[in-house]
Amino acid sequence: MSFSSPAFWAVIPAAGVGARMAADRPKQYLQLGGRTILEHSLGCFLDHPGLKGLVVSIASDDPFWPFLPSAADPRVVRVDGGRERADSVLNALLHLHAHGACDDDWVLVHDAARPNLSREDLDKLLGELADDPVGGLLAVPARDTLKKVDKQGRAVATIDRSLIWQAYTPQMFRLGALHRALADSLVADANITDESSAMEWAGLAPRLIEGRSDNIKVTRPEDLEWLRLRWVNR
Ligand SMILES: Nc1ccn([C@@H]2O[C@H](COP(=O)(O)OP(=O)(O)OP(=O)(O)O)[C@@H](O)[C@H]2O)c(=O)n1
Ligand SMILES: C[C@](O)(CO)[C@H](O)COP(=O)(O)O
Repeated sequence: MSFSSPAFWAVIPAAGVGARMAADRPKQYLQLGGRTILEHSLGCFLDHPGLKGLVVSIASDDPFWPFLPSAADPRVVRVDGGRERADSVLNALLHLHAHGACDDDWVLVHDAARPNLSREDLDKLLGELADDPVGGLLAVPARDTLKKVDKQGRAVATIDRSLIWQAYTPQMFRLGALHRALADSLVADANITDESSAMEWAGLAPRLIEGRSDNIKVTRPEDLEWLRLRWVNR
């Protein structure tokens, strides 16, 4: 199958503290196969010929970023992160708008903590959404039986999983529409955990593109243990 691939900007929110990982540094700076998680997450974009530029949101007091090889890449710009992930993404979009990017440009937002994005999935997302009026995201259908529980943690129902998917990144939208949706939904104090939820809040219906389930977000220590085992066996 061949896809036409549009040019795009990449935004990498990397200003989280990794509280659930509970490591000695933010999880994006932990090692995986001789490089930091963040370098892996940036790499898939920096290797792509369609990349116009990459904005990475970094906490203002972050001492690690300047020592990463990608910090010296002329295509990479650092902006300050914000309080929540959505604020960090918004800062990056503000930068793009202020530096000549157009409303119609595609922006791909990808978690710093997702180091296992494949080129195949990136091209699939770009190709399948190139002509989409809204945009969309990589996602995977729910694999296991899903339970609704009561406050005591006891199962009270089994949920129909046929319409349940897990949202992954990258998430791909037009710069102008995403900027408006994120800014307005934050002002309205909506619960925005990804770019798609901001677009949904704005009344739009992003398309889900099925990706590989191993494009996991490193959230807890066992996620990194699992990825390290995979890296050893590559
Ligand atoms: N204020 C924030 C919070 C999160 N992120 C980024 O958003 C991505 C996904 O967030 P998550 O897994 O929740 O990361 P953390 O916030 O670091 O983790 P935790 O919630 O466990 O503290 C990460 O790449 C993280 O660096 C960000 O840029 N700015
Ligand atoms: C954006 C995201 O990775 C989609 O799954 C996720 O929502 C961000 O992390 P969090 O754990 O929800 O804070």
